[in-house]
Amino acid sequence: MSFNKDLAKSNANGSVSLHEGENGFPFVTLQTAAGASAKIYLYGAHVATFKDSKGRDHLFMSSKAEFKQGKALRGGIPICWPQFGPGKLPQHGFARNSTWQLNDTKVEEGVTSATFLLKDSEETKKVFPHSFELHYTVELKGDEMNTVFLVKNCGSDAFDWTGALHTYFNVAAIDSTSVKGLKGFTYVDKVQDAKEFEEKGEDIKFTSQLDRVYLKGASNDVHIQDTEGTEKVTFSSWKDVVVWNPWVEKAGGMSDLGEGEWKKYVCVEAVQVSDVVRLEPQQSWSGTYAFSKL
Ligand SMILES: O=P(O)(O)OC[C@H]1O[C@@H](O)[C@H](O)[C@@H](O)[C@@H]1O
Repeated sequence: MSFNKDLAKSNANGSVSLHEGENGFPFVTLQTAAGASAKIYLYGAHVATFKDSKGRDHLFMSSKAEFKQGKALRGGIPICWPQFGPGKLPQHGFARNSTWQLNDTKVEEGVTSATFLLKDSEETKKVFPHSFELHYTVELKGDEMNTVFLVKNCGSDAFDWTGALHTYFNVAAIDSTSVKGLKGFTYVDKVQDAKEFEEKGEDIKFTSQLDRVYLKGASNDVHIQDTEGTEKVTFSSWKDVVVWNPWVEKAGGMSDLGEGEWKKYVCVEAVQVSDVVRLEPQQSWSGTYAFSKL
């Protein structure tokens, strides 16, 4: 994989630089003059780290993440598309296991960003016979990470998709973490036979495996509070929020997660699954998802 070197930039506002990483997996580094930074692999357009100007690392990355074609990276922000969860395609679709192109970069006052592009290929057509473009922009705006995810139908037939930005947030300890902002929303509980319940509490707490799809929950800001502070997560267009931690038993079966690392993260995901998105020819859908410390 060779980068378009013209997309590397550096000026008084920050920089975008291009590197070779583990097993030759290329990655992009965004850096702001104030000291925030991010590392994003072309494989999966996978954001692996986001550090703010105070040096706080917002994202969890597994110490055993496998840099191997066909395998999703564990941690950071995997992109699930065109299918969220299990179904006709492999779990969570193919976007997280595909190599994207770096398509555009910006280093300006107030924003340093990179845009990644994935288009249909012979490979994707075997499992998803449609013409599409995915444009994914990752922006550092001060101490906030903002993402813009755009899906375009470039073909002559309509297609349907579901998807997610499956973010793994660092927490000091999962058993003293609360997720707030989802009171009153209906959720599908994947650890209770996908039965539906209404969230009654202000705080979602973790005492065992928790795997829930909060339906239309993305209409609220969600806060993740641990002993070290609060992460604020905001959404537009994305409808649903998945909250997930595997806890000890399920984590034991995940070969790409280090010993005890399940205690160090919670996934709070921007998801589109309760309503399948149908895109007619030439139609687009876009959603934003952002997070920062309060
Ligand atoms: O191991 P994967 O394929 O990355 O999936 C991780 C988890 O992703 C979550 O979004 C699902 O709700 C969980 O059920 C699933 O276990």
